[in-house]
Amino acid sequence: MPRSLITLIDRIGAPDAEAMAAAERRLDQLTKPPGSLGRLERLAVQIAGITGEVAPSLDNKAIVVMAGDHGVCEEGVSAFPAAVTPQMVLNFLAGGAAVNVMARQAGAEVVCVDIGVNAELEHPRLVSRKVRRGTANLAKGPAMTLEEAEQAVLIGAELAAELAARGVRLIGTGEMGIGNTTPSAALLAVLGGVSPAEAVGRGTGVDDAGMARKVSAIGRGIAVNEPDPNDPFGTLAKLGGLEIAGLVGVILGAAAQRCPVVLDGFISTAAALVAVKLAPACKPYLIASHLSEERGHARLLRELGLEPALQLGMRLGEGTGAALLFPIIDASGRVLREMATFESAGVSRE
Ligand SMILES: Cc1cc2ncn([C@H]3O[C@H](COP(=O)(O)O)[C@@H](O)[C@H]3O)c2cc1C
Ligand SMILES: O=C(O)c1cccnc1
Repeated sequence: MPRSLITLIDRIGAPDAEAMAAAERRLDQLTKPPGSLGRLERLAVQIAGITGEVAPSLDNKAIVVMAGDHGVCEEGVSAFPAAVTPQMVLNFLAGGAAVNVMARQAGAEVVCVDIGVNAELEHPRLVSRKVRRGTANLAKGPAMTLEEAEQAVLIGAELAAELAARGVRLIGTGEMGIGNTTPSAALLAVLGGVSPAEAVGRGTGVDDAGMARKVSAIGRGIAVNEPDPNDPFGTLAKLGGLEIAGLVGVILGAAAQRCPVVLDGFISTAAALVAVKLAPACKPYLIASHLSEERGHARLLRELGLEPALQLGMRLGEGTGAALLFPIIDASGRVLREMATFESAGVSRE
């Protein structure tokens, strides 16, 4: 692993056990049967541990949408043309994509990053951090060089630090990249020890022949690249994507800033698998928003030991599931801050 990543990972601290215990004590004094707010209570305790504050208000929120293209698209692995990636970036910047709608409802900003789109894009709100114009075809050789993968991870980590520096306290992961369910499945196959046939799903809606092309591309990619499951960084470079590497950086960088990270669907969770393999210490900072319909997602979450909060039959990505969980996370903080205690409300416990 590059030295720059070791430095980054070394900055990730352990959750604050005292703040967690204080949040638990407070929850048990509130006017409700103990534990009756279920997952909300566990979220509140987790966020106390992450931030070191018993009931922080996380008003300033962002969804980071990392965008990149994929050489593996030439294998016919997506139901849509690669041209959709830059077109959707413009849609994010115009505020018209699904993630924009959900982020507006949640009071979150959408930060759109060109980390590897195969087009020249310019826009005042676009964060332009292009490492290269799309990855190479992973079925034929490494998707990226080790240097490019390192650069992409560091871009994500720096962005998380920049967001934290301007007061953002909750970060959701999002992505756009036609073809990116294939590298995500490849990462699951190698790092999760799953066969390519079990790791792939329909993505944007490929038919059975498209699924077979995904399995074949991943199989050839593993044969030609010979990724080492014990080398998550090398595997990321060989089989990943620029936006996936960028999200690995966002996750590690947010954890280093004691900022909770809300994961979206299949692609975001594949990035989380790489991040946790690189730095097990980032795991307590992760919140799984939803269970995607994409087939490998349940397997990825199980591998990470994460329980998704929502199950809405969604399979879109972009950060939509993460944005939908934001209001629920807000509710968990409000419970701690605003609910009366048995004592203050004069409600008896026995
Ligand atoms: C219009 C449109 C908007 C999207 N927003 C997210 N994705 C999602 O679909 C892509 C992954 O699926 P596959 O691997 O099958 O290409 C990614 O861009 C993902 O973010 C979209 C896909 C399309 C077509
Ligand atoms: O779960 C996801 O993130 C997903 C699933 C299908 C297509 N794009 C994204």
